[in-house]
Amino acid sequence: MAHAATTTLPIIAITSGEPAGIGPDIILKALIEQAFPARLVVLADPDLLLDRANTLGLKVSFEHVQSARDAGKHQQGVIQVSPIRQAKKTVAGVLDLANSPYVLETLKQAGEGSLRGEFDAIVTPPVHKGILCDTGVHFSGHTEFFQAQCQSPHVVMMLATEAMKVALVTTHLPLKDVSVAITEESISLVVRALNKDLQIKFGIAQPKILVCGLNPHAGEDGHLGREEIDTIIPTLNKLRLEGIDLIGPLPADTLFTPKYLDEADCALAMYHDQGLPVLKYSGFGNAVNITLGLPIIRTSVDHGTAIDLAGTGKANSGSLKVAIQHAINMANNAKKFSK
Ligand SMILES: NC(=O)C1=CN([C@@H]2O[C@H](COP(=O)(O)OP(=O)(O)OC[C@H]3O[C@@H](n4cnc5c(N)ncnc54)[C@H](O)[C@@H]3O)[C@@H](O)[C@H]2O)C=CC1
Ligand SMILES: NCC(=O)COP(=O)(O)O
Repeated sequence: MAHAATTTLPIIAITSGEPAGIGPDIILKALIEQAFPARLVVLADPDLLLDRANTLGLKVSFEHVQSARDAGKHQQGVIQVSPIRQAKKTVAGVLDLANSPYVLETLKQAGEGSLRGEFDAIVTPPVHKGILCDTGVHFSGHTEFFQAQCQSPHVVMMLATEAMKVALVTTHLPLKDVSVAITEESISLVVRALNKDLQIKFGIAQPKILVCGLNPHAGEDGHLGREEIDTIIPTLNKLRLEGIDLIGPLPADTLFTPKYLDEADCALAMYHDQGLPVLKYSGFGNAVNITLGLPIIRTSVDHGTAIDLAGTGKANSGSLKVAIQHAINMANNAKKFSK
């Protein structure tokens, strides 16, 4: 049972991620290496964590929590686990379709617990989207999973480092489908949600948002594509009338330079691989992925499952630490806001 003095600390659910990947490794490392001012509950198979700790030679102890409210303040090296069982014992580095339902169950329980108010935030280590899809479910990302679970009309994927924030108009979409997904409606929903959450969750009174064009040179006056002229520019002009501070559309290759970035709070890219490579080049391993527009708080790491590193001890837990700390900060801010 949590001590009375700790009950004001936020309760953060941490899912295990893909069990054959580095999720278990980075959870163990992060929770040994850093003391977090929160009650942390890991939704995972305790045997998976114990096996991985043994493989990595890490000293750690486990406490089972039946209810999130029973969790105490995190202590380094003590992992509080809400048990969810895998179908099969995991071999580090070897994906197994049989455990995909386990992965989905950890996400389902984390989301449901958050919607019920049992968790103040969710932090998700990486899942392997391919192995989840191989079970026949359509899984394109946590972002879309929690959007569906929360029945949120629109969400925004934003990755952030100390130096830069990059949000996306479209998320996990094949490149051939991006152009038709860039509409007045999609841009407007994303820009409004982004502007609002930069104000509420990040305390930026009047966010300044840089917007990328879709085409090379932002379309070169229509000679290299018309999406800017037909859709992006008129939509941004309407959004400006709502008082939102937007710059652009700018050619993406020059937008990501200090001249522009230094003057703005966030860059908005039209698609995944337009914005995220820049962000990852600037801070891979220390960035956080935040889903905006949900009624719950969800943060994640900036990397994938790194199957090649599972169980080797080489996985860096930096991004998970940043993701946990962001979740704690956002949960504390949300509590202040709701008073
Ligand atoms: N939040 C999530 O659930 C995410 C999941 N993924 C999934 O991860 C899987 C693998 O994706 P990849 O494109 O191969 O990216 P990846 O990030 O797993 O690996 C790219 C490279 O970075 C290295 N790396 C990744 N994380 C590291 C860490 N913490 N410490 C040290 N080195 C690290 C890997 O060893 C590899 O060389 C895919 O199925 C993808 O969908 C990818 C990104 C985010
Ligand atoms: N590249 C970031 C990414 O794919 C994260 O996706 P999600 O699982 O957080 O939706």
